[in-house]
Amino acid sequence: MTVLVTGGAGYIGSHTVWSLIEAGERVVVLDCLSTGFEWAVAPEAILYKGDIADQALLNQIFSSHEIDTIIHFAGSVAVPESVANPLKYYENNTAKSRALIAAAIEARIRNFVFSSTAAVYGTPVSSDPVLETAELHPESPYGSSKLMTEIMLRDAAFAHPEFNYTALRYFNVAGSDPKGRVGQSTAGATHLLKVACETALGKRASLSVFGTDYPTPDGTCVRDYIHVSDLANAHLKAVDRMRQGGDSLIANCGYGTGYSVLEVLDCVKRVSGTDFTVNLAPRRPGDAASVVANAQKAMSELDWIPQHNDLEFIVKTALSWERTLSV
Ligand SMILES: O=c1ccn([C@@H]2O[C@H](COP(=O)(O)OP(=O)(O)O[C@H]3O[C@H](CO)[C@H](O)[C@H](O)[C@H]3O)[C@@H](O)[C@H]2O)c(=O)[nH]1
Repeated sequence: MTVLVTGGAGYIGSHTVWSLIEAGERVVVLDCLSTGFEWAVAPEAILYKGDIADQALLNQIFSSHEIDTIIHFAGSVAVPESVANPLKYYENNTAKSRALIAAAIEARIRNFVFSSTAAVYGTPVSSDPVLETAELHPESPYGSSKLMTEIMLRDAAFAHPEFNYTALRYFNVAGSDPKGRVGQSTAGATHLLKVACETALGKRASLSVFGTDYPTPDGTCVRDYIHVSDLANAHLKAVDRMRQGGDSLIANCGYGTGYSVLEVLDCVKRVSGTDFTVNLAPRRPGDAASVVANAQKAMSELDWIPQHNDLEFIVKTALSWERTLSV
């Protein structure tokens, strides 16, 4: 059996491909390389360059390989960009996912793992860790485009009982492969940990903290940072579970531990041994005060045991990858 990984040349996808290969899986990657990198794909995987909605290409892949599972990462991921260009997100994350799901069902592929996001919750009603049963109020086209795909998967799995899906709702993914093979490489990233590592290494002059008046212990936003290798492993667990007959599932992927922006910056300064300039800035539109996962379901249903629930380790791996990048 072979796993098809869409977006397998991207940040989380490339880590997952390496994990699948290490677990002895046969892997085919489909990636248009618009934001991913060919070098990031493990050499043991077979790479098809192309679009996830290209029916002829999908038919070629399905007839050339015995695909039983699709892990679907391909999509657009920047929240501010989704606000400026929503139709790009509904095209890349919703319409193209619909085409891929339809092709998978047509080809009788049974297992589908979908890359969803904590952005489907919007601002949680309390600062308690968020359960999967919480109300869904995405506050950006990015979150809405992912939620619409979750809904399509739910309805398609109901209509086609032989088709199962697992939607993993990622919290704040960070860090890089501890073996140094891949990491977060996209230029112009806006995510806190990547920006902080770039600043610590002198690639940026300073960093802004967006908002210091939130109702949190130090006034800055609290997030649940999860190491990308643990997240990759959750996908392998989801594949195992579905192959053993597990039914459709939606699960949060985080550690249930929140860190404020200032705590993250302190950690980056300590680990890097630099004291970079931090500007206190107004709030960034759309940021919730606190978003932390209740990930009990992933642990119990997927038998997922995180290995790197340690902010310092996340920062160390992110910094060591950042040092390998020229810009
Ligand atoms: O230069 C920066 C960058 C970020 N932040 C702050 O750091 C926190 C984390 O911001 P990120 O941009 O790193 O991440 P988000 O929490 O906004 O978003 C992440 O989590 C979301 C779900 O909550 C989605 O999954 C989304 O794709 C993912 O990027 C926020 O309070 C943000 O305001 C700063 O203060 N300065």
